[in-house]
Amino acid sequence: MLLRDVAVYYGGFRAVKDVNLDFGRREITALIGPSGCGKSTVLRCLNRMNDLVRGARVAGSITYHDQDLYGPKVDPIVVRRSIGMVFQKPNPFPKSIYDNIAYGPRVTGMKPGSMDELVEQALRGAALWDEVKDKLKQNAYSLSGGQQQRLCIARCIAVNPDVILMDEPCSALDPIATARIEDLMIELADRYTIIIVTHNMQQAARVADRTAFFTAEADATTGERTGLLVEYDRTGAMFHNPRDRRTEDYISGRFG
Ligand SMILES: Nc1ncnc2c1ncn2[C@@H]1O[C@H](COP(=O)(O)OP(=O)(O)OP(=O)(O)O)[C@@H](O)[C@H]1O
Repeated sequence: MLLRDVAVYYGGFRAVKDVNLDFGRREITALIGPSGCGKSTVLRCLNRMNDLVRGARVAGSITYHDQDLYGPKVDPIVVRRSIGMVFQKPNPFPKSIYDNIAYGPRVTGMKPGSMDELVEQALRGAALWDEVKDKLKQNAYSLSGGQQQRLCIARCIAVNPDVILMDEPCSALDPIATARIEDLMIELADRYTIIIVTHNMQQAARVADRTAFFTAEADATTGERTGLLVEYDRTGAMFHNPRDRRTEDYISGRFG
């Protein structure tokens, strides 16, 4: 997925500008930076989730499989199937564990050889099967927060996506549940492209192949704060040898 000179507006307010990124296939990319620099805004553009926000507008180009993601013939519902999203707070449906997974394949008209098998595969893929295999008919709300988040990941992979977007997926979880999700992300990157927004720099350092650092700067005349991409590199290089002073200040804790 390729972003060229992307800017995002909410009405007349430019939330983020100058975003040029080329996400690596089957890699994990972390978007980091201080609060309000536009990380979630950029993430939501990648599967046209911002279409659902009144007044939101994307300028520049986002190309996915050589196609303009915002082209007139592109159906955002189809986009969201191949570019899935996992949110900050686990948001399972108020249904059984089984039905949470089977829902997407059913509504999208997938014809799996066997739904039972598909459900098992998705739950195995999200490292949850062993914990839930004897209670598939139980309500998803009976699971712990970390299990619910893995269920949401299983629900996402059940419709066979290509890319998984994750918006601070561990921020509501304890360190043990966080570690499990991080391990899972690394496993999933064998099959999927993963883009994650995180506030946690250690998390970016642990899981991400590449990291994009954003910041927000105030316009000298209007005072309006707009996010921008400062630096994008392999995570090791970014953390050990940042090219931009603003990145260095942020990762060394001098700012943000
Ligand atoms: N729906 C919206 N309508 C109007 N402005 C918005 C909307 N969503 C975000 N913004 C604004 O866009 C800017 C970027 O917000 P965004 O949530 O993308 O930043 P972020 O880097 O993800 O922040 P955080 O780390 O706090 O989640 C902020 O100024 C925010 O107030």
